[in-house]
Amino acid sequence: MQTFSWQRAVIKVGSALIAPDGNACSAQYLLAIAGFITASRKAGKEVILVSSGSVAAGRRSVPVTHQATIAEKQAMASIGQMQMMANWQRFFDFPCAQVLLTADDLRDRTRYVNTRNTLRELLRHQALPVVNENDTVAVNELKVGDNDNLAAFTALVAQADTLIICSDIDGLYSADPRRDATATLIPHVSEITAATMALAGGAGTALGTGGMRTKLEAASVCAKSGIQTLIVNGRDAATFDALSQGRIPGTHFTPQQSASKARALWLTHTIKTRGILHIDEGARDAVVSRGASLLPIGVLSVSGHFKNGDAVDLKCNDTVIAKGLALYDHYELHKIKGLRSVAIRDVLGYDNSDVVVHRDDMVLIT
Ligand SMILES: Nc1ncnc2c1ncn2[C@@H]1O[C@H](COP(=O)(O)OP(=O)(O)O)[C@@H](O)[C@H]1O
Ligand SMILES: N[C@@H](CCC(=O)OP(=O)(O)O)C(=O)O
Repeated sequence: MQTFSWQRAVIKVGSALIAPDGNACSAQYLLAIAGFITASRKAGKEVILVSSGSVAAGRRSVPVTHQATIAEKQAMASIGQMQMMANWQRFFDFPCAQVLLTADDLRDRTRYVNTRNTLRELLRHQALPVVNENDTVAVNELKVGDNDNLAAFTALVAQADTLIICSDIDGLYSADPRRDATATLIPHVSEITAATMALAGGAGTALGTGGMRTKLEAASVCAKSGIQTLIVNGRDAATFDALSQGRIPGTHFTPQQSASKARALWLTHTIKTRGILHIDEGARDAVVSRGASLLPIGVLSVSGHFKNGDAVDLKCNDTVIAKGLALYDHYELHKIKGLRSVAIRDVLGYDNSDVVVHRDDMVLIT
């Protein structure tokens, strides 16, 4: 069996595991998954859960004999989401935090940054973020549409290094094993090509949304961003014993480049800077030599008009030393420059963050 290592993972759990009888929440498969999450956190790793199952869980309370309408499904999701969250919470003695996202939260820069900050803060407070699509408000054009792709986007927003998709099947097979008895498990995929996509069939049960196709789409999004993906069988408790020991019991998709390299390339080449933070020499040394985030106290002056989440240059003595994403807009920065972080709240009335540019969102210009 192949081995792997990770530090921050998004774990996606599909409806087939949450509601295996197609109706209401069950603990049957979640116990082993929850045990793995708890053990991983104890080992100092960080976990974000993406959980499906709200529609399946709410189905009993909105009985229909016909194919459910969108409004009926939204009512099921609304009722089922509470049950799904409660179902998870009973396995943990730390708080589960509900995070409901729509496609717009990931497309819109400000909402993307806010989502990322919230996830970061939840992890910092040892909560377990439990993400689902906000089915109640998201009609088709606002939807990511399936939780495999939602999990991939969550991994990007959260800057995870690993996506683990727990399904009702051992991994990617050479064909849908429900239709082809000769199909064999593919343990490793180094590149997702059109030929790989062609192996994927639709969902295995009426509850599943995208089948293997959306799982491959998710793995492809992650691979391009330097995130490894695993597809594993969440019905088999042995899966989580193997994962705890750093072994891969299903299919492993290798990232095309390291996450930090992918992010550095994205920051360096894709994002246009909208302003400049002129910083003092102490801040420059902290950023360059100590790998620190930029604090407001090191900011001397601010130029340009930019929003929270826009890229800015960090300049010291007329030399650009780094580029990064600002956690405050230019207007806020004019007010908090030169201040200690504890004073941000007094001046602005709130604080998004103790730092002005987080280390994870910064690339040094050498
Ligand atoms: N090439 C393939 N390899 C493995 N499973 C496949 C493949 N093509 C289609 N599938 C189907 O995908 C299903 C898993 O997806 P889905 O039903 O959407 O589950 P989930 O709720 O976990 O997202 C499997 O049960 C299987 O029937
Ligand atoms: N947001 C929906 C899940 C959609 C979905 O992708 O389901 P699945 O294919 O089981 O992961 C719900 O909570 O029911």
